[in-house]
Amino acid sequence: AGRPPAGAPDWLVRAHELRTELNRHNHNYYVLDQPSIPDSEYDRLFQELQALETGHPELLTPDSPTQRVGGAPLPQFDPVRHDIPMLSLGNGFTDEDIEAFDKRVMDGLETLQEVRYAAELKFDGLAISLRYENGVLVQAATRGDGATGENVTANIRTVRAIPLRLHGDRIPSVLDVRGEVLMYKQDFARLNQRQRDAGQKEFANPRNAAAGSLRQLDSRITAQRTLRFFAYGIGVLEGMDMPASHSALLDWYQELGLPVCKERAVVSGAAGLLAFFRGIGEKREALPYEIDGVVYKVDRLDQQKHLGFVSRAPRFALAHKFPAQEALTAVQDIEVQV
Ligand SMILES: CC(C)(C)c1nc(N2CCN(c3ncccn3)CC2)c2cc(C(N)=O)c(N)nc2n1
Repeated sequence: AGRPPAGAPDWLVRAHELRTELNRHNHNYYVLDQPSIPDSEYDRLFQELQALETGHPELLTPDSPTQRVGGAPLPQFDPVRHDIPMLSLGNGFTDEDIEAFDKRVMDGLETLQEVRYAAELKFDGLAISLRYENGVLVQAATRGDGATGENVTANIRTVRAIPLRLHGDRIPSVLDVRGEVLMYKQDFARLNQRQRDAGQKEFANPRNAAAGSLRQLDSRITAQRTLRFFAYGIGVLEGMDMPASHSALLDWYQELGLPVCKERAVVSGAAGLLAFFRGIGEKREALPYEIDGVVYKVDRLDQQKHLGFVSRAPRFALAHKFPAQEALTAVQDIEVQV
């Protein structure tokens, strides 16, 4: 991947080695949650690569980890049309809603057999689309109204959980990855502490903090916010066949080095959906990020196609939301103005 030709000068070889090693450490730390190097060592390698690139600007490749520090502020965000629209999701709240969803799906498929669903978390962040060409990240856009979003490529490059180049040998010519950018609860608490210390406005919740960080025109500010990403959908795919199911798609995404949440399962029928929902409900408080429910998707893609969409929302998918938590208004100890 971007390997220097035989007989290349040794600084070119060294730059490639550094890029590959730094991207691997990024992947281990931000995608696998398994740091493979002390931060001080990572910084040393990073600075060596930065020095090489400063001396040889032609070395600056789009997948270089030095591209993650953010550049000069943009005047505005350009619009990006999604070649394949980013849809919306129907909601369900009660067990009956879920049973009705399963029944509609079985009727739509004209089957008496239990349907297999891919069940996953509903992250409370913001939806984006990442375009990779020959495995290199070339563009990132927010969902916007589903048809047109904002070009946030410069900001997305600073998100260390998002690979600048895909791994492995099953890389398509064009791939649109859909997923959610979010902020972990701990990183949110640290950010608000920094905001308070700097006498700046705090964010109301991790979702607003993620959205605010991604809608920054100055990507150097975005680079200081620890944003995460989980992939959960696909738009354009060229140069390869679409995987046969949603669960196979996510397995393939993991091979490519994209972050996929491990809290997912393939379950059967309404009973399987409800069991998954209850299981996640018990884990919810302990999760490192906020979720506002789970999402069910008919797993087989041929069955998804057969079911199609109704007014932009797929018939094959449903979000099952948790009851809204009454606003936990912590009683702030009122500062006595002396
Ligand atoms: C690919 C499909 C359409 C089935 C789909 N669409 C989603 N969303 C659509 C509505 N979205 C939306 N956003 C803003 C305004 C209206 N709708 C936000 C993304 C999904 C969101 C999540 C999540 N949050 O974790 C998820 N695990 N899977 C999704 N899958």
